[in-house]
Amino acid sequence: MYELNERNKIIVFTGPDGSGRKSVAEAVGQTFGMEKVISFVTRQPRQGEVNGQDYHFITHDEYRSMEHHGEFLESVEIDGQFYGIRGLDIERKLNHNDSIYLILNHEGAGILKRIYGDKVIRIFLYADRRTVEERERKRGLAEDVIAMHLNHYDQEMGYRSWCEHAFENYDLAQTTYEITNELEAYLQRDLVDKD
Ligand SMILES: Nc1nc2c(ncn2[C@@H]2O[C@H](COP(=O)(O)OP(=O)(O)O)[C@@H](O)[C@H]2O)c(=O)[nH]1
Ligand SMILES: Nc1ncnc2c1ncn2[C@@H]1O[C@H](COP(=O)(O)OP(=O)(O)O)[C@@H](O)[C@H]1O
Repeated sequence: MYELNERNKIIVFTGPDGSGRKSVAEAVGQTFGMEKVISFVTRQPRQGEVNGQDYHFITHDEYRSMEHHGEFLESVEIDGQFYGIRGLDIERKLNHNDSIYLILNHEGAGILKRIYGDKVIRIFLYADRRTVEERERKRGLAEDVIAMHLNHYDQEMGYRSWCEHAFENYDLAQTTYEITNELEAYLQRDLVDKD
């Protein structure tokens, strides 16, 4: 397995769907110049999702073949679809960057923590059930997808106490600011506060 150097950090954004992980992760990632590790997935792209940006969208056969060749560092099944992170992607990205980020459910976050220990910082984002439901509806997600996400809500919320840091996300700018401050202590980029 790839040996991480002392500056390498893996930031994992986790929490219930609709809590704002992607929005916050993108903003924080941009601030620190961190690269995202993109998952492979067998589900169909949703409207607006871009292959290679949101996910690597692949068929079940392609997924099985990658799995057979041992390419996945972690692989989970969620509601009949497969999601996985390719080990080589983590290695390559950490070769070029001190830190990387991922957006994972609680299983993925736990697996990475077990593999990489102190190098992994889990940022848990949350909002109440009604708020995430409203956000997902506003985002235009299909009702069956929203229902599946809400089915996972309690289990994902139960992961909060395992995470290094937790943030309630109601005001996106405020949440992003707080997380940036928290991560600055780990990443030490000497960011200048312009406000
Ligand atoms: N463990 C794991 N979880 C993932 C991976 N990629 C995405 N996820 C999470 O799995 C869930 C997938 O649900 P999905 O309906 O596709 O949500 P979305 O992609 O976040 O809109 C989300 O909570 C994702 O953040 C992965 O490679 N591994
Ligand atoms: N603090 C917030 N206030 C209002 N809407 C938000 C907030 N954070 C995220 N959103 C919106 O909620 C939806 C879900 O956010 P997203 O970042 O995709 O969440 P996740 O990745 O956790 O599923 C998106 O439409 C996003 O623009």
